[in-house]
Amino acid sequence: MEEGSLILNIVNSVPDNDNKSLRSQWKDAGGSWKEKNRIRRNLKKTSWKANKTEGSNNPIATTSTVPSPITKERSDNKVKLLPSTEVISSLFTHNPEIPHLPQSPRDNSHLNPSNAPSKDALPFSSMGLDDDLSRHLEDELQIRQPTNIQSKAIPFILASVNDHGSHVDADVKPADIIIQAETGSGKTLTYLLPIIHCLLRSSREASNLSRQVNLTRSIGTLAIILVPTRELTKQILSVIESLLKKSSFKSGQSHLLHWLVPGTVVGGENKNHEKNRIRKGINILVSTPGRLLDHLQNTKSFALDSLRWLVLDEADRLLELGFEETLEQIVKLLKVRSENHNNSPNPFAQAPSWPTFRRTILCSATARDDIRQFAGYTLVDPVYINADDIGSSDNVGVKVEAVDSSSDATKYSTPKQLKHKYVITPAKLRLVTLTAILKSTFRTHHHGLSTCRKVIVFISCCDSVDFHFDLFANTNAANILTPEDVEDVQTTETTTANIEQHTIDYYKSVRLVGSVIPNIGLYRLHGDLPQIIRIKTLQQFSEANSGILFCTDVAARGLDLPYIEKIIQYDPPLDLLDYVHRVGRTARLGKNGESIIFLLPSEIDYLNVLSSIKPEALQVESILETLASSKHKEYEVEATNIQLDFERYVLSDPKYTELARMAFLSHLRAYAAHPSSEKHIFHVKKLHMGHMAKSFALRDAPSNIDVNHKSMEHKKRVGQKKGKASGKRNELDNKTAALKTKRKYDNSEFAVPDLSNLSGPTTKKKRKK
Ligand SMILES: Nc1ncnc2c1ncn2[C@@H]1O[C@H](COP(=O)(O)OP(=O)(O)OP(=O)(O)O)[C@@H](O)[C@H]1O
Repeated sequence: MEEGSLILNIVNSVPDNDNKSLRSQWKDAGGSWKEKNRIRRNLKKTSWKANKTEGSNNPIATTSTVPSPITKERSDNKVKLLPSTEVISSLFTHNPEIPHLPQSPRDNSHLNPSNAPSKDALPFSSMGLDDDLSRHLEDELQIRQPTNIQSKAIPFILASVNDHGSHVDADVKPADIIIQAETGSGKTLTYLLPIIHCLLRSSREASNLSRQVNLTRSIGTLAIILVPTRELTKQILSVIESLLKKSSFKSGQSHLLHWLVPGTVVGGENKNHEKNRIRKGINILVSTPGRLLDHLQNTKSFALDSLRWLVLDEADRLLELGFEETLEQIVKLLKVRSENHNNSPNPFAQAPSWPTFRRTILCSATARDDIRQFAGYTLVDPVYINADDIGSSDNVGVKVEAVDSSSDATKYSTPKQLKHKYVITPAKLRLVTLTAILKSTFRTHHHGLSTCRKVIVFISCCDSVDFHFDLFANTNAANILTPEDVEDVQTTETTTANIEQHTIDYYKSVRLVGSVIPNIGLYRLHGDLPQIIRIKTLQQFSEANSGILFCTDVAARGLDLPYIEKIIQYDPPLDLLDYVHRVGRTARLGKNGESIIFLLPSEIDYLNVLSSIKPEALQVESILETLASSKHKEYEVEATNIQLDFERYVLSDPKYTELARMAFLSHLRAYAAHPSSEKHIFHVKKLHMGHMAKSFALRDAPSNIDVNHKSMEHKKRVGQKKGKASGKRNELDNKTAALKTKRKYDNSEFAVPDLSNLSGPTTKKKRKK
């Protein structure tokens, strides 16, 4: 018997009739892996008996014996050899028990979508919006009925801007506004429509008052919209551009808007080009905080004396550690800069609709407790508006507290029609369970039985996103990065010289198609990719009919991508707020959607954290059963084959092994970054390293995984060469930065503790000590 073949240690290995009762016992054994394994051991004994007596009739010998490039290399001590020529792959053995959990799904079947446009609401034209603007919304953009938050907030904001509003109590003069409403409920239009309305009205009034009035972009910046990610700046810019399209505006009136220039300034772009554009005038500016602060400090020609709007979209994210200080500085500098530049004539000075002071709007689907604190030092007489309540009072604290934003129901509210599910998966089965979900999702789609088109898989760190993207694209496939898959990338800040070719190609690929999930485009997005790739990825994924996006939390906030039917949280989020935003990429504007979160058996207490969400349990076996291609095949065979294919791919080239190892290590570092309040659930010491390695298609126990410092150094260098702004992965290795801050600007990668903390109790090194 040769060393180069594998045999599967699975129930299927037993002749059908002999083991019917044992097999059904195995299936009925509920969630207990211990119980299943006891039955499996009995089955195995019978199997060996059967093997002896029936010889080659054993189905294993025909169905599961596969040549393995692994075993030759690994046959010394890594692969357990049977008395026969074959090797056991232990995917289904020694898994921890899954506790039986009572089902408490929230029944949302009777609930109407909570973020859909409301048929009963007054149309936009009755809200006091400019006629041209409401006509443009209806005729050009097909936006007819407002959502709840739009119905409540738009009239309120309009009324607070101009004197003739009837929606505000005469005694109340609200200035700043906090808007909270579910994901996908149209918050962007909620703040943009009043701004555009105001500019349109003021332009009209100014030109009616004086025919000589000269409206040009050089008036400077009138509105600033701050967002946490680069992707969001582009998305919001395109909404502004669609609102400013002149086709629906009355003939002869288009000049009222044509002078308005919207634009973005974001990290990763050329600063000098931005300076030039700012000097010429960007009237509605969308920006990330770091780059805005930079221009406020260093761009002298930044004209801000006519600034009337400051919007903080995804405000609670902007207030997180790392952004908060920048925001404080921005607010201070805006005050100073607008006072210093008040000598240029304002053509709107006489227009009744022109606001007399600057207004700040905070906007988010979730409300952090420290919004109140921020409101205290930044906002003036703020009013809190959510889709259910409108509150107002003179005292900042009282006003926000009056709406009870601290209750879980308010803080973590998600669209009512969204179905939340979870699956408790032993570490060894994570990868095949993910594969099974993806396969079944797109299989039904191809038979026309499902409307499911796109899936987003959230993963905790860049390296792991890269690894999974590569793994699903190339396992079992011959299409390892052909030139056609590679975008022609030329950016000023991405120096690719001297970098190994594979790494270059690797960073350039936008969409790949593999054979694991056949015919479905695979995409990835994280903060460490060159900016051009990030933009192209979103563009292509947005336009595609189907696809899978592997991403970090850089895609969790605000992105409005069409036809996302399923969100998979392969790694749990660091914060429940992130959970809300991740799942919010589906079930938008009244559409249906589903989310599945993966948990390890050791993480079961996380269900307490999710108590206000009440997710429904999925059984891992039920998911894996979808892998069985026919009634006669057991899913364990299929699952094991898939796992072996992944493992073979990873071992087929040191580059891929290295990718898997990097992913594994970064995953552990990200895992270690869970907050202390969740350490009893997510602690690296609770992880079984060998099992975890399996979920990265690695056969080595972690003690055998050499932390290859050379290769990490190489990665660091690559990051540095990729440009100062985008090479944020380096920060993950910076211990000081890691301990100081959880996240960085424009990058939702987690800066996590240093590797020395990571050896789990199961590693051999640790045991020796
Ligand atoms: N009244 C409406 N009718 C139809 N479509 C609308 C309406 N309002 C907004 N939309 C569309 O709904 C989508 C979601 O809007 P938007 O991105 O503003 O949601 P959001 O509340 O900001 O979500 P998130 O909290 O995730 O950022 C967008 O495509 C937008 O064009």
